[in-house]
Amino acid sequence: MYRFGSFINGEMLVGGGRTSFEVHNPYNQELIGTIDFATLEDANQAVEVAHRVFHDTMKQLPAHERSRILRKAADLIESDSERFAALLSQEAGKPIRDARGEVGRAVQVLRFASEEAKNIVGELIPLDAAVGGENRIGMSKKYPLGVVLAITPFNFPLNLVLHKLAPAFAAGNTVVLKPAEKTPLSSILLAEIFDKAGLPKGALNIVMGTGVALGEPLVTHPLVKKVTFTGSGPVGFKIKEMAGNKKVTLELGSNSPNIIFADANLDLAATSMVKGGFSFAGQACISVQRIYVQTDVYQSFLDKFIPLVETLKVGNPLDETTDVGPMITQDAANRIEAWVDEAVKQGARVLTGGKREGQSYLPTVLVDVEPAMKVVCQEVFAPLVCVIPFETEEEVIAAANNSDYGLQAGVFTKDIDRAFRLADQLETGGVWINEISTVRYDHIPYGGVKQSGIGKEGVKFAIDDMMETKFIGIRLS
Ligand SMILES: NC(=O)c1ccc[n+]([C@@H]2O[C@H](COP(=O)([O-])OP(=O)(O)OC[C@H]3O[C@@H](n4cnc5c(N)ncnc54)[C@H](O)[C@@H]3O)[C@@H](O)[C@H]2O)c1
Ligand SMILES: O=C[C@H](O)CS(=O)(=O)O
Repeated sequence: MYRFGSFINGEMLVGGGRTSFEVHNPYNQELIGTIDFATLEDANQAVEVAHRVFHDTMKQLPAHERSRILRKAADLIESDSERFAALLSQEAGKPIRDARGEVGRAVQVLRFASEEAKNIVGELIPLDAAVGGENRIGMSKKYPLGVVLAITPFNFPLNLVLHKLAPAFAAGNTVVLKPAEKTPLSSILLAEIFDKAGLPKGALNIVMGTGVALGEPLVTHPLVKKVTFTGSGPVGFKIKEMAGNKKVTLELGSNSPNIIFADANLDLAATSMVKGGFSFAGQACISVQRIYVQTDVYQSFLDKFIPLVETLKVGNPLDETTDVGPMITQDAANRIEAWVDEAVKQGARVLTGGKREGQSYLPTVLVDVEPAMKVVCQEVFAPLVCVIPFETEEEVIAAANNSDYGLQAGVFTKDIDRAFRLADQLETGGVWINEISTVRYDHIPYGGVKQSGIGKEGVKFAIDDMMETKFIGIRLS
């Protein structure tokens, strides 16, 4: 059992009349930790410390030292990876094999950031390209911003936190992190890791609490220079409104389309869709949600897909053989149950699943759905996919783009010309060919369009968004 609090200027703030919050394992409700929430004074102190440490220490730290700290943090997590995986599995209800995958990715994110820290380059600008610019030298140079506020979701409590911390430190910024209150414990382990890796005290400050209580004071704090948020759309756009003229990155949700043409490798498509639709109970922003299948192969696809879905084992996330764990909360399980019931009343058919087992929802496949049903047009964020037939390329592009969201898409076809036509026309931040929307490597440019977000992550791209470019010019005599 853990008892923790906010982590500010290298100190853990526990007790002192602070409100406590219990963290339970979503599978069996076992109590796994207690977190003391930050007060408003704690939150302000976190920003002030981060501001001071930025000016006194962090912005002076040479690139090779920032790189060394990040590399060391990667090594430390790697050597303690089983402890991280077990904690992720317990606090998020993530199947242990997926939790190990998340830890492995987190190590890579730190290693990418370690390399990028040494490769932050400006440009020489040919000033004589402008009339009158002769006899001058121009260059651009990048500078860290100062205090970065990172607000993160419950579903990847280690890797998505590191997608903010690692680029911020690579760039020479300091951070105030407000992790999801449902999964705060892995952030505390991270604080230990960065401390051991030699990150200056006060460069990472973690503020525990709800977004409702702490969101506004943190986001509007005048010393915060950038807000980087991953989470749901309504919260993200509210943060953007509150942030005024601060820089903002928003990584939000989606209802990812995946398109299977008649010429596709159907076995590959079916096995990939199972992984992409049901891993971590569909609680990923790029989870496969809408599967469009060309009519000629619609039935053959279902004949391959449904038996594979039915082999998935729902159960205890700590069990090595579990494929699908629980939903994060009872409310989340109730919500998806209500959406499926509503879709069925409106004419949808359940081919498999459609039932609750405690806080788990069985892997579910719906057909005969309509574009206006919640299970199609909203983000399900649950182990549920809709399989939808289509006839022509034009029709499926229009259907896939008929969404408020646009994060990633998948297209399965052997026709390279068509693959590029789709890549050009799908309104998403990323398109995979012969791969599902759910795949993300941590160095790719990643981030959505429309209601799926603003800006890009992926270590190098996040670093860029966490720096200011300054022009420096010299007039030669
Ligand atoms: N695009 C991506 O990279 C990505 C990655 C993971 C999750 N997500 C999205 O996140 C959502 C699921 O995560 P969640 O349920 O934790 O999201 P959420 O929006 O409920 O919470 C995310 C974070 O925002 C905080 N928050 C809540 N209200 C706030 C407010 N008013 N001001 C400031 N902060 C506030 C929460 O405490 C939490 O730390 C899904 O929509 C999913 O698609 C997106
Ligand atoms: O939930 C959405 C995440 O961005 C998925 S991943 O952790 O980046 O793969």
